[in-house]
Amino acid sequence: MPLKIEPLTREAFAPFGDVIETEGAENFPINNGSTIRFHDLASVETDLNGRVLVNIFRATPLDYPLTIRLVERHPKGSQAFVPLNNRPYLVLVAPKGETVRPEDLRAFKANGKQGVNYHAGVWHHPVLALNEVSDFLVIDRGGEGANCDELYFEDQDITLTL
Ligand SMILES: NC(=O)N[C@@H](O)C(=O)O
Ligand code: NI
Repeated sequence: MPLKIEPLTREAFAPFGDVIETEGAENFPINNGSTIRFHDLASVETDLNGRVLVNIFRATPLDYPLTIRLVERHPKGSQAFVPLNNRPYLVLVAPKGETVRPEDLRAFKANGKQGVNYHAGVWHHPVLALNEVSDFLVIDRGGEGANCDELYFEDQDITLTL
């Protein structure tokens, strides 16, 4: 089953989390007018036993057409990816829940100026860089306890084609 790749927009991504971009964001001048603050772009979530981590992921592109074998979720916290090289990348998500059907999957192409923030429990494929090794600032939850559930698609022909 080939997945349709949609352009990433705040509205289309709303069931899965936040799009971190200046386009359409609330903003106001600060620092005596020398800076514009694009305000409150994403909801960073963590449980009481966790803390927020700031990381950099250096992602190597996978080979396409890509067969999708799994999605994962982080039940204890959100996870945000912000591209640092201004390069496009892919995002594959499915709604919260205990199961994921292939028809539940949504694929998006993010431009290099858009980050995403998966809300806690939202299923997603591990980061999908395109074309070149790409760095992402990643904000997620650290702390005690397992925080990465994986769900495998057995014998399902789910593919991402560029
Ligand atoms: N495992 C890990 O930290 N990375 C994944 O969560 C991911 O979404 O890429
Ligand atoms: Ni993740």
